[in-house]
Amino acid sequence: MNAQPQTVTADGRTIGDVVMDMRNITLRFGGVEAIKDISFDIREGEIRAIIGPNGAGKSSMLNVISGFYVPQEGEVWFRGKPRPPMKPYEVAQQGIARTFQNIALFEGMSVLDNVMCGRLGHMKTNMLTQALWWGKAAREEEENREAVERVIDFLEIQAIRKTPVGRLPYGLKKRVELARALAAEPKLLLLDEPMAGMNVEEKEDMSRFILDVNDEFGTTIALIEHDMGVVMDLSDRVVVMDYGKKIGDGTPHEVRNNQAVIDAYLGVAHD
Ligand SMILES: Nc1ncnc2c1ncn2[C@@H]1O[C@H](COP(=O)(O)OP(=O)(O)OP(=O)(O)O)[C@@H](O)[C@H]1O
Repeated sequence: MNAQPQTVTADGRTIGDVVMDMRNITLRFGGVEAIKDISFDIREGEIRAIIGPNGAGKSSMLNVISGFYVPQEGEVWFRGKPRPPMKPYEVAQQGIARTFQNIALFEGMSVLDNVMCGRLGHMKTNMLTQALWWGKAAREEEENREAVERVIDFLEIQAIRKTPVGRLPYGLKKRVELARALAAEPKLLLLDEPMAGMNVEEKEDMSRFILDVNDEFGTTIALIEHDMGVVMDLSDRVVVMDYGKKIGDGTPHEVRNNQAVIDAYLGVAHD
């Protein structure tokens, strides 16, 4: 692993070693180069944002981080080793969970059952072992229930635990999706536009929950977001993308004062 000195942030949080190292990543869809030779890292315990205007390549980058897309060039290093292409269940086994830009929940199922789905990767017993070792299966069931209840309490969604997700307003659906991802007890949590479509109050709630998750569980968080203002308050470090290129990388203060970033957001013409 790339040993780095631990950093203590202004608010007393500790940022550790590099967990994920994106090295010269290029991703193409046919003739479209969605990501052009981008390198950056994500460190243990930090909140790392990827921002940029429409079509900048943020979702593509999140999909490379999650292992869903394999880049044509470059390497993804995870915990000190180059990471080979993986199946979705292998991604989950590595402690990576994510939410989606367009909420991906089972609308007809209750909040509780949706959150329980986040535990699937932790369920080891099958019907045969349940029949043979009933005690083990019961213990596992209890552990899963406890983990789910912890998350439901933490995200303050007790009152809607039996409500079918389809009946919930948008902001709460986003919170349930976060709950399902957290139920997996991830080490690295990927959030795809967690505030998209939210009103100011919902955005404030979501920001608080993201900070609390990071604080309480030490979860490393990488998120992508359109809204520059929101992420500046949340993040330790920010990568800025525009037209598939990295145009900025640093603390919110550094990024905010970066001329290339200011130009991209103001829509200044490119050479
Ligand atoms: N599956 C795909 N097939 C072809 N082109 C794609 C695909 N996904 C993304 N692209 C293209 O890659 C570029 C980057 O898209 P991407 O969705 O990663 O950007 P983004 O920054 O997440 O945009 P937005 O903020 O609008 O969601 C765009 O030109 C887009 O049209």
